[in-house]
Amino acid sequence: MKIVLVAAAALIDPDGRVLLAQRPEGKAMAGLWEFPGGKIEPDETPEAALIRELDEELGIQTWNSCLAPIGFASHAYESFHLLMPLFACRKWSGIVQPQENQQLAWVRATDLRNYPMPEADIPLIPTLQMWL
Ligand SMILES: Nc1nc2c([nH]c(=O)n2[C@@H]2O[C@H](COP(=O)(O)OP(=O)(O)OP(=O)(O)O)[C@@H](O)[C@H]2O)c(=O)[nH]1
Repeated sequence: MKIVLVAAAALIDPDGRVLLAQRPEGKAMAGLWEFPGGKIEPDETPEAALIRELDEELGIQTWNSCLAPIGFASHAYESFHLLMPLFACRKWSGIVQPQENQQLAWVRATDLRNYPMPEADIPLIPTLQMWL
């Protein structure tokens, strides 16, 4: 089974809310809410991939020192196996704005279950709730 490496961020604001992004129509798992991030290119570290994706998707800049690993997803989808480290990030520069027309939501720990997420993400929720 092909292993796909994806780096994801739990951006946490001063009120303890986490940013979720809705997958757009036309993509696999459209409509589900996920952590911003994306595939790690062969020549990238997970942190570098995430810093690049956060700039591309949200228009913000952050740094290695602001990314704290809090857990990972290891999940068998039908056509690939996802391995996804999740980093908490509380410090960035710029203002979060969707760069790809995606819907964004700042979500409180207690409201997370109201946002349907990809299967791989479900086991990460209790870990994340401890960080919020
Ligand atoms: N960014 C992100 N991806 C996730 C999460 N959970 C999860 O299963 N994934 C899966 O990990 C992969 C992320 O890759 P991606 O965002 O770069 O790719 P994509 O599906 O948008 O397609 P692309 O190949 O057109 O870039 C997708 O298969 C996505 O469904 C999550 O919380 N955040």
